[in-house]
This record gives sequence, C-alpha cells and structure tokens, in this order.
Amino acid sequence: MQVPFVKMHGLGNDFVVLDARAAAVPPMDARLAAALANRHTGIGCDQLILIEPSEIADLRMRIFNADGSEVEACGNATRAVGLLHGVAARIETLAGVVESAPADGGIKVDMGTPRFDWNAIPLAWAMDTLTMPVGWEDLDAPTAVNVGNPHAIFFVPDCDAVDLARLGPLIERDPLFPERVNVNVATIESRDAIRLRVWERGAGLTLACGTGACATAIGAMRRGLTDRKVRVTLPGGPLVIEWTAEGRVMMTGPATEAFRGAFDPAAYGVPA
Ligand SMILES: N[C@@H](CCC[C@H](N)C(=O)O)C(=O)O
Repeated sequence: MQVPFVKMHGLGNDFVVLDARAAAVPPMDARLAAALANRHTGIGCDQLILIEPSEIADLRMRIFNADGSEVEACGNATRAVGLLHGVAARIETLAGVVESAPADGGIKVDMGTPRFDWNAIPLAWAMDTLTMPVGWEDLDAPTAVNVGNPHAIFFVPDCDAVDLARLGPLIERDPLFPERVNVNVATIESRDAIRLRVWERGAGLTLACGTGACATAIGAMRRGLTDRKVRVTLPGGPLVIEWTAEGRVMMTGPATEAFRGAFDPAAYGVPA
C-alpha cells in the first residue's frame, strides 16, 4: 500500500498534506504524525495536515504538530489547503470554520475573531492579557492573544537578538499556559510593519507562523503600536494582516506546492 502526499509550505513553514478524501489514509494519531514529520527518519515537516470530508464546510483540516500533538489552527497550512482546493473554500478546523480565497497572487484567509480573556488564551490563572505581569529573563510583559490557538507576544527592540531557541521551550511549557503556548518575539518597525520570529508550540523554531503573525499584529494594534493593517515579516517572508472594522482577522500571503510523493505505512509501523 502506498499513501500519496503533497509537500507544501507557506513561507518555509512546511507541511506534509494527506487527503483522506482521495486515498485511503491510515488512522492518524500522535505517534504516526510525529514519525512522518521526523526530518531524519520520516518525510519531514513542521506540521502534518490531514484533509477529511466535512459535514459543515467544504472540507475538514486536521493539524498535527511535529511532536504529534493535534491542534486547533494553522494559518500557513490554511493557505496551503486553500491553494490545493483551487477556489474559495470553507475549511473546518478544531477552532471553527475559516474561509480561504485566492487573492493578490496568493491566498487570503478570514481567520475569525481573536479572543483575549485569560481563560480563552488559556492561562492558568486570571490576569490582564494586554500587558501580562510576568517575565522570563529579558522577556517580560507579554500580551496574549488566541486566534484559534494560544500565543504570547513579546515586543522587543530587536527580535533577532533574542535567544528564542533557549527561551522559547521554557515559556512554551511554563505552568502559566496549561495548553502550552506559541512564543512570538516581535519588533515594531513602523505603524505598518513588524518583524517577527516564532517558537512554535510542538514544532520549535519555524521560518514562518501564520497564526503567530495574526496574533502579533492584533497584539500590536491593541497596544496602539500599529495601524489596523500591517506587513509582518518573518524569516521566511512577509504576510499582510488586517483587523477589520467588523473585528475579523484577515491574513494574505503565498502558499507553495513543493513536490508530490507516496509512503508505505508499513515503514512507519502501521500494520497492513
Ligand atoms: N505554523 C502554524 C501554527 C501551527 C500550530 C501551532 N504550532 C500550535 O501548536 O498552535 C501557523 O502557520 O499558524
């Protein structure tokens, strides 16, 4: 048995995409997702994406981080799945239904409405999420935003100078975040430009994080640091994020199909 896959990426944040509507896919669990995502012994990716039929949208997208954890949202993968779909799509996720459509030579996604309540992030105890009274070494006073998944955002003078490979996993697993957290370090360049690096929950340092760009832009706007439409530049390239008057977060950027292949599930310990 061979299971076809499409290798895709959004600004270098890379995915193995399986379409269970088009071919038989073995039951997905954390072990198999992590084995396929492994860059040494598997196909290799930041997130494993499984497309399934949906009863409430055009398709359902399940998202597994490289460590095998299944999560609610992935901005870059939503654009990738939108590209595969070809036309405007309503995509069911664990965070709800998001909408993608071709736009400006890339894909535009309506990511929905951000949440700020401490228990919606979620945090372990009540506090102000606009300027949180907490810190880890030189990183302090973050803002927290949930855009389907949880993000902590630190505004710093130079995000490239932060040792995110060391501090990211400490913050991701701090007991303050009962569901762990994606860690963003951001530098405001102007009223319409932000530089951003992200330590992703369950995946580590990535070249880009779509939800991280959305959460960071919203955090900057809430703090009055930028206008309501900004370019967020990640190591892999820029995304445009807008917070509409209706309160919705719109993300626009590229998605790319890299190559297609197939794998034998038996090689990953799946019984025939
Ligand atoms: N790369 C994604 C985010 C993937 C999920 C994230 N690591 C989490 O655990 O919430 C994006 O582009 O948004």
